Amino acid sequence: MAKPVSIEVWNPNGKYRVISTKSMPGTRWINLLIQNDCRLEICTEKKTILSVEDIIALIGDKCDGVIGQLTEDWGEELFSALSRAGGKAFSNMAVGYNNVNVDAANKYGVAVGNTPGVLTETTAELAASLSLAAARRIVEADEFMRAGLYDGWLPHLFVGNLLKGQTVGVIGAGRIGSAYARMMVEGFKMNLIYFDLYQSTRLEKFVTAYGAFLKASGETPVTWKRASSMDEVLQEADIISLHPVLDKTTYHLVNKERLAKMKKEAILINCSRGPVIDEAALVEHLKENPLFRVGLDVFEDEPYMKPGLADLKNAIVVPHIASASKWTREGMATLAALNVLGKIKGYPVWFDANRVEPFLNENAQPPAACPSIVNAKALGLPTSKL
Ligand SMILES: NC(=O)c1ccc[n+]([C@@H]2O[C@H](COP(=O)([O-])OP(=O)(O)OC[C@H]3O[C@@H](n4cnc5c(N)ncnc54)[C@H](O)[C@@H]3O)[C@@H](O)[C@H]2O)c1
Ligand SMILES: O=C(O)[C@H](O)CO
Repeated sequence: MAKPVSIEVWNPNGKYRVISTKSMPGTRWINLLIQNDCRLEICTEKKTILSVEDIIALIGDKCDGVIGQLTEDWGEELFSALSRAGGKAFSNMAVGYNNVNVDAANKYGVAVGNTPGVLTETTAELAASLSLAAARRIVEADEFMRAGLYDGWLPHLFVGNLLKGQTVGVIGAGRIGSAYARMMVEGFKMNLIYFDLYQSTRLEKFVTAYGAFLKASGETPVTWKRASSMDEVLQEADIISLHPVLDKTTYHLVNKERLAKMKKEAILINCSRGPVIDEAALVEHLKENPLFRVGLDVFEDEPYMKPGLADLKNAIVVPHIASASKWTREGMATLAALNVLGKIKGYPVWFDANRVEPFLNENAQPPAACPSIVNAKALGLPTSKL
């Protein structure tokens, strides 16, 4: 028997029982659920990562839907427990859903929601921040100041890389990768090389137009190239930022051999998922190449880092905070709650998961739809015509 898990209850007499495995930012998501006849139970357990047993205890005998987190293992056990409790809806409070076994969800007829779009710019901004911090050695310099080591300006002190005119490489030019590419091209006049399974026509058009604008202003135009292989990006780029989904094809996409193909002074940024990089190989590469730098928001065995990483001055490490702006986190909570609520209410699935703005307008009622259900097709769910 799993031990009981502590909860906070909202609207105790609500008809539908919805669980949130964590407290989430903002109050709009709570209000939307309780105004729609949900009894909301928010888990208040102190431990950060809930086990499968904890979540089974939360689900109990009757549960209509669950809002969960990327740290949880949503597989056969949880979807069967949710289904036994009468549940038909789960949403990750995240765009990435590599923690979810979608086949298992399909088997039990549970809709799986995610939160695209609302975190695109926020996440890209953190990737850009890490890029700058690594290029200009900001963390090392900050530590140096705080240690009282600064005794006057010196020509060689913390010399880094100028971004202007260099090449930024993007692996996975989807929503976030494209937003990051635009920031680096427009903000720092970098040239772009990208690799994705699909062509990013909008991104190419943007760089072409910006290049023409610069040329017309008498400045050196920026350029773009769609690489035919990932290795081409690794060989040519000065900064490489990783933004693919994590799946079987992207596990250890950056390994020992591929690290060796990169420039000795290159910068590697990862705001996608930790296992996209072979982190042990990365630690060795950083040790052997002190001018190579990384900015990491995600780690292979979160919350842990591979041995040695924390000691390296050429690594900047932050704790998976890429989507952590107030507006974005509140919006993620809203989208996750509306995915679950929409399925409970029998609403259709929104016609375009890349255009979720109408759900985020605090001054209007959200559309009667689920913003983003990743297995809508597999479950044969209807699509909104709004
Ligand atoms: N660190 C964070 O806090 C944070 C925040 C948001 C998203 N993410 C991660 O970023 C990922 C991307 O989010 P998004 O909204 O941009 O998704 P997206 O689906 O718009 O973009 C992913 C892109 O990766 C491409 N891709 C897939 N396999 C590839 C491969 N083998 N090689 C090259 N490209 C490949 C896809 O074609 C797609 O264009 C999420 O799945 C999530 O894991 C992390
Ligand atoms: O996939 C995601 O959304 C992130 O990792 C957290 O924002």
